[in-house]
Amino acid sequence: MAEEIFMQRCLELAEKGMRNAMPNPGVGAVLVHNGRIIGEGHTSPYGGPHGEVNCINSVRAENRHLIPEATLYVSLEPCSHHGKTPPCSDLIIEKGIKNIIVGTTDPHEKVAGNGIKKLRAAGRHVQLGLLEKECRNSNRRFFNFHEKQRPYIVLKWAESADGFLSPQHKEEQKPVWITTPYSRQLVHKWRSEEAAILVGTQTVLDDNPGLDVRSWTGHNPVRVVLDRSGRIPESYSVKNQKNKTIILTEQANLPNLDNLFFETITFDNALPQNICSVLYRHNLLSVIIEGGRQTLQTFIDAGLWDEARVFKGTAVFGSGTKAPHLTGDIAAREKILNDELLIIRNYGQYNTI
Ligand SMILES: NC(=O)C1=CN([C@@H]2O[C@H](COP(=O)(O)OP(=O)(O)OC[C@H]3O[C@@H](n4cnc5c(N)ncnc54)[C@H](OP(=O)(O)O)[C@@H]3O)[C@@H](O)[C@H]2O)C=CC1
Ligand SMILES: Nc1c(N[C@@H]2O[C@H](COP(=O)(O)O)[C@@H](O)[C@H]2O)[nH]c(=O)[nH]c1=O
Ligand SMILES: [Zn+2]
Repeated sequence: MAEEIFMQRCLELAEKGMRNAMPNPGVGAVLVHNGRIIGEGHTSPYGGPHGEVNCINSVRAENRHLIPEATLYVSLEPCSHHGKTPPCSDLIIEKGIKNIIVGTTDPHEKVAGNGIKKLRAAGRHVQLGLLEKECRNSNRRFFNFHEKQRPYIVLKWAESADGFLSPQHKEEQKPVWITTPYSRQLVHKWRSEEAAILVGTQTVLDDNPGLDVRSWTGHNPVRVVLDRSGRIPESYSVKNQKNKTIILTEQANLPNLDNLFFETITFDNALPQNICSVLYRHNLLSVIIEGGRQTLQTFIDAGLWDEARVFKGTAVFGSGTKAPHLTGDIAAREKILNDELLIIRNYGQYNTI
């Protein structure tokens, strides 16, 4: 169906702007006149113009007179409020666009249907809900954040063929790699797509991880590290201040540094919920949790996760730190060289990943 193809194009465009737009949603828009796309755009990096504005501005001079007769397709409801930029619904009205096809409503409390109301009140025809599931899935981090008041949670680990995260004895203070460099590069791409990355104390002490994006180009996520009683020495990479880092601790009144922040939380009661509250307060839309077992299992047991990405390698350890125990629907399974990658989902409402 032609309409769906145009909304599909909006979703492709949305994807291009998604990560830089955070904590805003990534939105794609196309203007279609007589079956021909005359303009398209996606959300600019945070604080910049929204997808609809970029779409309208992209129309060539010789086509501008066609704008009022064109149909605007947009993956998320046009905004109705003054944020960092003026309301997109006002611009759509001002440009005389009569037909607007919207993928899904915006869950943000300041919009939540008001953009559509405003357009309809100005006499514009608004069709709502084209490829709705796909549009919600495209902005699943944003929807999750506003509907559940917590970040979207991706669990990730690599386990040996016999189900261990790491062997009993390690020679060096760095990870024992289970996966191939190709899988590890994919992990760096994943890191670049999320707002935050979290690991437990023992992982920091055993591996001294960088938790940054090195084998891919893109944003470094905010590092979030558990350190209940201050066991992590100053010399460790997570404290090097190269990237913004939040240390979650039970110690009180630790002074923040330029790029190193301390948040005091309770560990004994509702730890994963307490972690989510801090991430929510810091406006972090999503987090990838990369281990270790205890930390991952804590989130799994609380049911606080949205998808899991599990690599199975060919190494055999015999003993060591066991991989977490998780059950869920396997949404996808693929081979990356000799590694097997399983994607497991904990939700039904967002359609395909
Ligand atoms: N293959 C892979 O993908 C990965 C492998 N690893 C490996 O896993 C090993 C570490 O795993 P693991 O030992 O499970 O450690 P974690 O990294 O999960 O850290 C555990 C520590 O974090 C704090 N913590 C975590 N969860 C809780 C909780 N629910 N309540 C209270 N405190 C909590 C505690 O710190 P405290 O004791 O200070 O209170 C606890 O000792 C390492 O050897 C590492 O190499 C790690 C990540 C990924
Ligand atoms: N061993 C293992 C992983 N280990 C994870 O990667 C972290 C190291 O991050 P960095 O220092 O930034 O490279 C480490 O602490 C642990 O969380 N990951 C994988 O994809 N495959 C693997 O085989
Ligand atoms: Zn807008």
